[in-house]
Amino acid sequence: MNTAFREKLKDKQRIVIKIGSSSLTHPDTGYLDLIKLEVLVREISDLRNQGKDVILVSSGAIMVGSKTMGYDRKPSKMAQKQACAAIGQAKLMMIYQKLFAEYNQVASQILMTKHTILNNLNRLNAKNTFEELLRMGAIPIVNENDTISTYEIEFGDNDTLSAVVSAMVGADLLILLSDIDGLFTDDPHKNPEAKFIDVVEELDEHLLSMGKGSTGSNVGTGGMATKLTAAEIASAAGTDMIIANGADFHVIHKIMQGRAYGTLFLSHKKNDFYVLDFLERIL
Ligand SMILES: Nc1ncnc2c1ncn2[C@@H]1O[C@H](COP(=O)(O)OP(=O)(O)O)[C@@H](O)[C@H]1O
Ligand SMILES: N[C@@H](CCC(=O)OP(=O)(O)O)C(=O)O
Repeated sequence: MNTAFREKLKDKQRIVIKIGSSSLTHPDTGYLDLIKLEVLVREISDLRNQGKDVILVSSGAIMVGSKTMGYDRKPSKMAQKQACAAIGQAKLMMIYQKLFAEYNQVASQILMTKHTILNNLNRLNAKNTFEELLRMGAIPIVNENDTISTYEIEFGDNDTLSAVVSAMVGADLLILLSDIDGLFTDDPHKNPEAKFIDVVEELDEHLLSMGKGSTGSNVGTGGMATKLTAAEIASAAGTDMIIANGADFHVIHKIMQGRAYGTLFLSHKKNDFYVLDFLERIL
């Protein structure tokens, strides 16, 4: 293991943290895990207290709304999903506002669609809003605007969205917290021989193919494929990325201390035109 790469994580100043639905809810019931949420909010508040900028990309709107309305799982019909997202997003934000207020932090909400990125004026407005919120010391909490997102304008997964946000705000670190320790040579749930990968110095075709076709768990959306797309975007934008296990959110300060948690993807910054062109091709 190369400890020098990890040491550099201590100096990261602008951090985007993405939490999947599976990391926010109890696996057996699907209801919110409030004790975990408290730890998440404490960890982020402590990063703020260290003077770092933090943006949280939180999934969970559809899951929380579905449970609120008594569904066992996420509904499959678009209108039902969107209605559940409307209910769940408001509920999620209410809980985040309450928990962050306990640590004297201000939580704010930004909901995005593909248009936010692909339309020049929308992109500029969103970037200015992020910058102003961070300057004010608020914590932007981001999700896809699921209630209005139709197929043409939806990201569909928050892994890609979190990388897009990282590129937009010039984050120097993106942390994706998932239901797995990081990237393996194959899906460990299907292949017990799969080996854990500590650091990815270069994203090559072989690596990108490792997560291809992966669609994630019942609760999650994207699987490893969307996390590798996120790694491509983040790398080009100059954002190092970590995929780590969100089973225990204390992992956040352990990562920031440079300890060996998760898979670290090192960035190779390209110019802004390259990033925008890449996004236009994949979004
Ligand atoms: N090469 C791989 N390495 C690690 N996990 C993989 C790989 N390929 C597929 N997966 C699957 O991706 C899942 C994580 O994605 P997902 O269910 O979308 O989680 P989340 O909701 O936390 O983002 C893992 O539980 C694992 O089964
Ligand atoms: N925007 C959706 C989540 C989409 C998503 O990427 O979910 P996940 O795979 O759990 O991170 C929601 O809030 O329910």
